[in-house]
Amino acid sequence: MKIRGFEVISSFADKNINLPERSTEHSAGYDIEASENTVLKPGEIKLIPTGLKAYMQAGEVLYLFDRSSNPRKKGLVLINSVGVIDGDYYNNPSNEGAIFAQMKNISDEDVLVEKGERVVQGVFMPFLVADGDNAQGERTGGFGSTGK
Ligand SMILES: O=c1ccn([C@H]2C[C@H](O)[C@@H](COP(=O)(O)OP(=O)(O)OP(=O)(O)O)O2)c(=O)[nH]1
Ligand SMILES: [Mg+2]
Repeated sequence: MKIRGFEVISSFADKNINLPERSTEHSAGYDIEASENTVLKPGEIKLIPTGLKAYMQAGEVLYLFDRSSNPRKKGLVLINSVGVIDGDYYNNPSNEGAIFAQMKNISDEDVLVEKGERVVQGVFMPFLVADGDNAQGERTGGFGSTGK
């Protein structure tokens, strides 16, 4: 039975994508790798593909957090602070639920992110809804897809 987890996006099926793992017994975060080489110029913001999608239960969310080593070791930050991966993003009709890490190069040199390099960590969590909430509708994509 599937409860929550990661799968490889179909367009990356033959690209040797590693499913995320926690690096120690009590780590909260699943380390997520870049799925292709990406170069960021100084100051540049890019969506780094992971080749992954994530499924989860209703009432759950996957948060993408930066790795604490990124700013000083790589000159990179997760520029949207925390990525919110909604449960209904999975298998959405526009991009299958492809997860991206939105990174900014804060150094004054080009930064190469290599395929297989761990860029962010994903933490599954439950979330709460407010009284009177009757949200409906289905997600069709990400990155501004709701038009709001
Ligand atoms: O770092 C991120 C943040 C978001 N997403 C995907 C998954 C998420 O479910 C979707 C929408 O994210 P969010 O709601 O944060 O963005 P938005 O600008 O509000 O876009 P939308 O109108 O599509 O909700 O984009 C990522 O892949 N990486
Ligand atoms: Mg949104």
